[in-house]
Amino acid sequence: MSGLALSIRDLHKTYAGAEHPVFDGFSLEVEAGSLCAVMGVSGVGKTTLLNCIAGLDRWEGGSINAGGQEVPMGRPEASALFRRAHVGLAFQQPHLLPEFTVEENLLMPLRIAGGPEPGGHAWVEELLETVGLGGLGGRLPSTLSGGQAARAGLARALVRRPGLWLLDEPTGNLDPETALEVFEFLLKLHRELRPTTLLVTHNPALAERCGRIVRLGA
Ligand SMILES: Nc1ncnc2c1ncn2[C@@H]1O[C@H](COP(=O)(O)OP(=O)(O)OP(=O)(O)O)[C@@H](O)[C@H]1O
Repeated sequence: MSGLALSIRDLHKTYAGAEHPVFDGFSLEVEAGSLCAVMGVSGVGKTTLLNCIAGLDRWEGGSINAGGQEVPMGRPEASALFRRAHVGLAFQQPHLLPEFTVEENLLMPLRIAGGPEPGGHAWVEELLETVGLGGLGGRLPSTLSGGQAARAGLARALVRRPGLWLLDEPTGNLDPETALEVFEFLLKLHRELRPTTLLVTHNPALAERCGRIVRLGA
């Protein structure tokens, strides 16, 4: 896997019925394979930015380009294909499927894409080892701690080796000690796989340890 360079040019985005735009000519260049913290006060547009990059939301003007490809906008099928090929998403809640084991949860994106590739099981095992969940693949999500579930969610977002890793406060609902522990695994995954990463966080200490901090609304 190699990270995709990200180029956002002159982005304009206003939600229907809103008085003010969320983005009014926002531009950002992100180097391939880098790790950027995205910070800013509540409501400034951090989640909206990730949603636009992932092709999950629409915008009125400007362009978003990942690895030389325009992110499709307003075309659900093209957006879904783009996400499947290039994007790994993780959120504050890991949203693991409760009736499937941890290993099955990680295999799911491969299955959706047409069945585990040769070596898929070994790759999932390797990812689980990387995030400190070696040997726990057979467990159900309900038996994991919050930190373990967060780590599984991060690993699942990388199982298809995406070039973009978009993380929306993945440690946001954890106590500070567990958040730090999960963040260390996040750094390890990033070091090993180098996806271009945007990490939304309200935690300045974690942000300082990223290669770069992008401050929205500043
Ligand atoms: N679907 C929507 N429809 C209308 N307005 C929206 C929608 N989603 C977000 N907004 C508004 O757009 C602005 C940006 O929201 P966004 O969720 O991107 O902010 P954020 O920086 O991620 O906030 P937080 O730190 O609280 O998660 C806010 O004013 C929000 O109320």
